[in-house]
Amino acid sequence: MTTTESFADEAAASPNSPIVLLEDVGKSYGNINALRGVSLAVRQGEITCVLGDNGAGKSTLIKIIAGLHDYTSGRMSVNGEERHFSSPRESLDSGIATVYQDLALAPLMSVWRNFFLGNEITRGPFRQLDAAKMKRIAEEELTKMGISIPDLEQPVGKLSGGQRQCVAIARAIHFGAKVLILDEPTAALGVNQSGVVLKYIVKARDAGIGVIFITHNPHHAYLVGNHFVVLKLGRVALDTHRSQITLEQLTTEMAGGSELEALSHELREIDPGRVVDQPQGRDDE
Ligand SMILES: Nc1ncnc2c1ncn2[C@@H]1O[C@H](COP(=O)(O)OP(=O)(O)OP(=O)(O)O)[C@@H](O)[C@H]1O
Repeated sequence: MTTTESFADEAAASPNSPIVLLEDVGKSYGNINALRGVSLAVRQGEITCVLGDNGAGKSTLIKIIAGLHDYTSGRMSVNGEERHFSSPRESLDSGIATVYQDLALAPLMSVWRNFFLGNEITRGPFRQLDAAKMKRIAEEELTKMGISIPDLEQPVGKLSGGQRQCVAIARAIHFGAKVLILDEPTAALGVNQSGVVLKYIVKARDAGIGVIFITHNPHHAYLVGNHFVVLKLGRVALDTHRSQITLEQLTTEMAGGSELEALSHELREIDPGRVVDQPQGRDDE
């Protein structure tokens, strides 16, 4: 993709037109260019995985879409309309929900209270909390997603990290998210819990949501993703669909790809006796 026009034309030509479209977006913090010329199309019913190493610009990208930062060049549109969000509320009101790794849940409050945090149901002229209704709806919604939490009265802080992510995903779906941004949802989890969260990411996709899955982990991305975007030093290094890439290629791309090869070559020149592509731990034998 070379020009903004061709990216937008191609995005619009697809039968499933993008709900969020970034064209040639840049973001600078003073003289640091955190993002340069980033184009990205997020479609409903697809999982778009954004991968990249530390400092690649992933957080900056989600902060722009989530309304925490404005971009400094290019164009972002939501449902075809150009947008510059000035607050997270504006992003949310446009149907974009963001679930951060350090979830904005109140750990001492019950699961059902957290489910409705900021969207409480009230009744009567004095707007009393309708606890029974909220509990019932929270239970129904979690069950619909296949999330089993036996006691919704327990503090959310007592749930496992995976369960907390799932509650946050179910909450976003219930409150009508059309786009769900997940910021490294599996980064702090073990294999089993990651599997549970990945399953709900697929359920969100199957509910018609456009999911943006931010991750360092190409294995997690490949298990669920339809579309892969790799950021490197603030630029898009790769933008491809699942049918066009294998897990091995994605892993190599994430591991540094050509940079690793160049490094391996340099190391050979410094230390010709060392076979750098031997498995670790074998070279001292
Ligand atoms: N508020 C800020 N002020 C100045 N520079 C920033 C700011 N936020 C990010 N940066 C810089 O922008 C670049 C991209 O950072 P960003 O946090 O978006 O990357 P990332 O891919 O999310 O990395 P990580 O996985 O480590 O969070 C980095 O060079 C970072 O130092």
